[in-house]
Amino acid sequence: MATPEEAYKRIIPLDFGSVQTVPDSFVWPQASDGVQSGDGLTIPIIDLMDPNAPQLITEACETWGIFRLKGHGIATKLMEDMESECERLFSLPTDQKMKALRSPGGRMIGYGIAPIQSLFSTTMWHEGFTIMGSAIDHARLLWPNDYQGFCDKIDDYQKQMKALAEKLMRILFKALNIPVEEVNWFDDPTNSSGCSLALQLNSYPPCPDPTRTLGLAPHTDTSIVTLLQAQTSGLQVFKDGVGWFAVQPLPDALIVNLGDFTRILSNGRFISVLHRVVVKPIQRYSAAYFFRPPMDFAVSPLLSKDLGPGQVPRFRCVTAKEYSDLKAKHLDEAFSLIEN
Ligand SMILES: C=C1C[C@]23C[C@@]1(O)CC[C@H]2[C@@]12CCC[C@@](C)(C(=O)O1)[C@H]2[C@@H]3C(=O)O
Ligand SMILES: O=C(O)CCC(=O)C(=O)O
Ligand SMILES: [Fe+2]
Repeated sequence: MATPEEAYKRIIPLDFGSVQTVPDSFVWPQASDGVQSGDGLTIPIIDLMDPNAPQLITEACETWGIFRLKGHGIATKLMEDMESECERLFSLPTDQKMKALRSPGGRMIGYGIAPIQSLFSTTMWHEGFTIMGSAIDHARLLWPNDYQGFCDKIDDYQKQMKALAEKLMRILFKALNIPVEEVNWFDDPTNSSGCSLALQLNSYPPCPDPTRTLGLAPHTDTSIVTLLQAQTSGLQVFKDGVGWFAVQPLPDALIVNLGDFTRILSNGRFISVLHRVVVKPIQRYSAAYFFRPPMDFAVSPLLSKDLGPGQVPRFRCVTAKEYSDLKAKHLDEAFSLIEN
């Protein structure tokens, strides 16, 4: 059992600027597992302005659980600003970033290692900054005299991402025969128990030996849908029968992946895609917006008015909180614990 000091140390990212080699505690033997070039296979590219977009999105959700989205309406300038803010934040000196460190045992907000790190004994080549709602409290600690610009951009970004996520959710719910009117948090998926929407800024520092370590270990997201902005490659998804498969980012496109709540709501029809991040000799940033229901929302395949002929619910009903707690303890096993 780790002492409180040891537990606390484990939430502090490595001072990556000071290392010349990959320390043993960062070595993931699976990091260099073959990545398929995928003869003829490619992650779908969908234009939201295309009249067939709902149909194409539905197919992508059934076959991949991930797609690249163009025509999403998020301004290029806002996406560029977000990349610059990531750079501004993560290039701060380590002791400055440490002022905004996530508090151990507290809410999962602020600077620190990936929350899933606690489930792995090997460390990930990653540092992150998690925002739920306003970033002001942590931004003030990072830039005491100059935090407003960061907060304004974060607010604008979250507002636009939320609107886009709601648009996508309407498409998914329609495909699943879930009446949106019955989901009373639809226009405001926050509740008194706190905000459940989250923006995660990820930094994968330049790595001296990229084949030996991983930026993020394989995981699925605890979301309905995650909207990801990344300018450079590094994200890989696992496809049954194929293996690890690289997702190439496209200029101006967002990467949309489904999370576990959509797998439950769709009774397993839509894929909650397993993904991981490999690192490079160059710096990489990404911003992931997690669209999640409020924690007291009951997630169940039975929200659908039509499961399909002969279909029975594969998962029991769970609140978003109950599932998130299971996931935080059991990661991939969480599904088997709610299977009927
Ligand atoms: C909203 C959330 C999803 C997340 C846990 C969190 O509370 C905040 C960070 C998110 C993140 C980002 C990196 C990968 C991930 C698995 C993790 O460790 O933290 C996801 C979490 C998730 O989807 O479960
Ligand atoms: O950085 C990436 O490409 C993916 C990040 C991710 O999977 C996450 O934040 O959950
Ligand atoms: Fe993820």
